[in-house]
Amino acid sequence: MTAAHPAHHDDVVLSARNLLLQFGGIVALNDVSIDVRKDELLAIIGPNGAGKSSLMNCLSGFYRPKKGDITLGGRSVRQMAVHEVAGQGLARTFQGTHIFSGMTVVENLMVGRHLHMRTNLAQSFFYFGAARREEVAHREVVEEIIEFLEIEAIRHAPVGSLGYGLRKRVDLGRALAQDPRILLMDEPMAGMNAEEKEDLARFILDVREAKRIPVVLVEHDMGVVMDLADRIAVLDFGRKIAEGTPKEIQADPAVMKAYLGEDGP
Ligand SMILES: Nc1ncnc2c1ncn2[C@@H]1O[C@H](COP(=O)(O)OP(=O)(O)OP(=O)(O)O)[C@@H](O)[C@H]1O
Repeated sequence: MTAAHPAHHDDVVLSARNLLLQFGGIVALNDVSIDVRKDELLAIIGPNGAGKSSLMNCLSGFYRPKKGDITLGGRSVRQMAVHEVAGQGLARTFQGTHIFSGMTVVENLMVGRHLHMRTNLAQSFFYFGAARREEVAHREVVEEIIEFLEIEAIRHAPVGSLGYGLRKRVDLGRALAQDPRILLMDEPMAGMNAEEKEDLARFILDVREAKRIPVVLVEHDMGVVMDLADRIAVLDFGRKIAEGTPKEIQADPAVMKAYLGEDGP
């Protein structure tokens, strides 16, 4: 039985229902629904312009869909400001790198902790001891992430001095420092060589397996997607045309048609 509104299962962390997003006459998302379950890596794929980035931007509260709803941990994202969505446990990495290149690795990760810092600058002036203790606690979390991502040797290096692969790893660290309940990654492998891809893939798998944080991944590299994903959702012209395991998706005629086009071989 297929229901238009499937029951909300306990293991669903993030849920989008019947999203409609338009840019003028362009329908970027048309009645798109997805569920992200606990402990899974869900990949979102589709040809150029299919709506993948639009969907990520809706999930993170950056775009407001015209219709539909998104719930994160049972709460509606629609009414939340972007920083509130982050406060509810959604972290994301972006295309390219969104880290501060003049700052060191540790400093960038501390920026990720900022969300959890209680004392602001004015308070820390008056309550120096409390602020100091809080900083030490955050530093411990950051050190744990540094160890997890195997970047101990570069912890004090300015991020701008690092190669692209390492910078992306620091960006992942910054997102993890938010202590997220779900992680969204938008084309993390773009611009990487094979070795860098392999490295990052290993850490993405560890995020799900060791840290038990579900991951939503938009990625063009099909090899990476088929290797990493537990499930795949396929978008084409703003619609979800398929959803299933990598095996099911590889055998789906509608997916092949979308990728090869009507005039494909
Ligand atoms: N800010 C915007 N203003 C106008 N149109 C937009 C905007 N963002 C996306 N679109 C349009 O919405 C559709 C979906 O775009 P989107 O970027 O979500 O696709 P995508 O699957 O991420 O593509 P790509 O793989 O090329 O990154 C496209 O037709 C695109 O031109």
